[in-house]
Order: sequence, then C-alpha cells, then structure tokens
Amino acid sequence: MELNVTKISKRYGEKNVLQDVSLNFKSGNTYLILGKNGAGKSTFINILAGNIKSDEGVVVLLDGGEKRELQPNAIFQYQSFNSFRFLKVKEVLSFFAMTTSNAQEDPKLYELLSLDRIKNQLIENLSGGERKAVSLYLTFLLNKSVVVLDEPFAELDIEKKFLLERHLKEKIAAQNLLAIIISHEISGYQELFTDVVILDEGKVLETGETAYLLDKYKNSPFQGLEGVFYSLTGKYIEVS
Ligand SMILES: Nc1ncnc2c1ncn2[C@@H]1O[C@H](COP(=O)(O)OP(=O)(O)OP(=O)(O)O)[C@@H](O)[C@H]1O
Repeated sequence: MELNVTKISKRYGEKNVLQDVSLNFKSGNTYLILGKNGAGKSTFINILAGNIKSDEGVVVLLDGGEKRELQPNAIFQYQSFNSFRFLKVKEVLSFFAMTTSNAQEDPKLYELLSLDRIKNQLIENLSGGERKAVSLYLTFLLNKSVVVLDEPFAELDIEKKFLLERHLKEKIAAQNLLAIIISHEISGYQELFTDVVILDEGKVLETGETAYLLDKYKNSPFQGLEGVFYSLTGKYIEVS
C-alpha cells in the first residue's frame, strides 16, 4: 500500500499549524515523525484519522494503484488509553479479539509487553506505562495494514527494549505494514525507523531514509537523529 499526502494545510485562527505538508509513505517501512511540542504532529495524525478536517490538501491510500478508504484500513493508537476502565486487561483483549474478524494474536509481543503480569487487573488501576502496553498490543491485534502510533513507547517501563524493537521491526516487515510513529522515545528504538520526517512549526523540513539522513547530517554537533534535527532547525530536541 501507499499513502500519499499532498499539500495538507491547517489553520487555527491566525496560526498555521500545518503548511503544505506533502509526504509519501510505503508499506514495509516505519516512519518516525520527529518534531518539538506544538510542531503539528498530532494535528497531522488527527487529519489522517478523519478526526479533524484539513483546510487544504488530500490524503489518498493506494493498494496496487487502486484507491482505498484510509480509515477502515488503518488503526490509530493515541497518547493515552482510558477506555473500558472497569474491565480487566484480559477481558478487553478478548473483547477486541472477538469483535475483529481477522484479529492477530501475537504471543511474543504479549510476552515482551509483560501482559501476563497484569492480565487480571482493571484498566483503571493500571499505570500509564501499563496502559501503553495494553494499547500497543491492541493496535497490532486489530491487524490493519496502516498502523499509526502516537508516543507508543512513552512511560513504557520495559526491560527488553532491544527485543521489542527487533520484534516490531520483523513484524512490520513480515506483515508488510505501513507504520507511522510519533515518538520522542528513540533511544533503543532507532533501528526500528527506516525513514524519518522532520516537522517544525507545521512544515516538513526534511524526509528520507534514516541511514541517508544520518550520513547527510553527520557533521552536526549532536549525534544521531538529534543531530539531524539540530542541523535543520537550530533547535535541540531531547530524545530520551
Ligand atoms: N483545536 C485547536 N485550536 C487551536 N489551536 C490548536 C488546536 N489544536 C492544536 N492547536 C495548536 O496547534 C499547534 C500544533 O499542535 P499539535 O497538538 O498538533 O502539536 P504536536 O506536535 O502534536 O505537539 P506535542 O508534541 O506537544 O503533542 C499547537 O500550537 C497547538 O496549540
């Protein structure tokens, strides 16, 4: 599948929150959208999700050249998960599995996210990181072709970061998913991102394969993606 975003703009009053954003996303790849607070990342995702309308521009999903609706083919994991407060984790997981025709259980992901430890707890009693783990599992359980994650790793207290990174990387490639991730949590996950989009003040400053950008901006005073970001914006982004 291919997701083409062409000249998306969004204003709130006098403020241009997104300006002429054009991007091309392809299945099998994982795109990191990197930007400071207020750069327009959530607005962009909300436009993809159909929660808000852009003022200008179009979003088109193509499958072998044929146009498809984006929403039925995509799953959006948001920053917080507060639904089903009075159900246990295992009940929420079974409910979603039952209501999805082609749900895809993933025992390895279940183990890496330590869901067995919290399966009998009510959602309302989970910590922020535990909620994140549940919502991350649900996102992949629903088995959609396009997966959009907003800060999936924030608060996630995970010992096996490296194994999670490797598993997600293999899963996205094996299932030929198109993954778009907003994250400040990059340390330990950098290998996951095949491509990076640098968004600043509503504009795309740069986009390309991670390896290409790291090489292009290798003389930056900062290392890695922080260096890429600094070279382009003159701003420091703290990626933990
Ligand atoms: N409904 C709204 N009305 C007015 N301004 C808004 C609205 N939603 C977002 N904004 C403004 O648009 C800008 C972009 O917000 P957005 O939430 O997309 O940023 P972000 O990059 O996701 O930030 P963060 O990393 O803090 O989540 C911000 O300046 C925000 O205050």
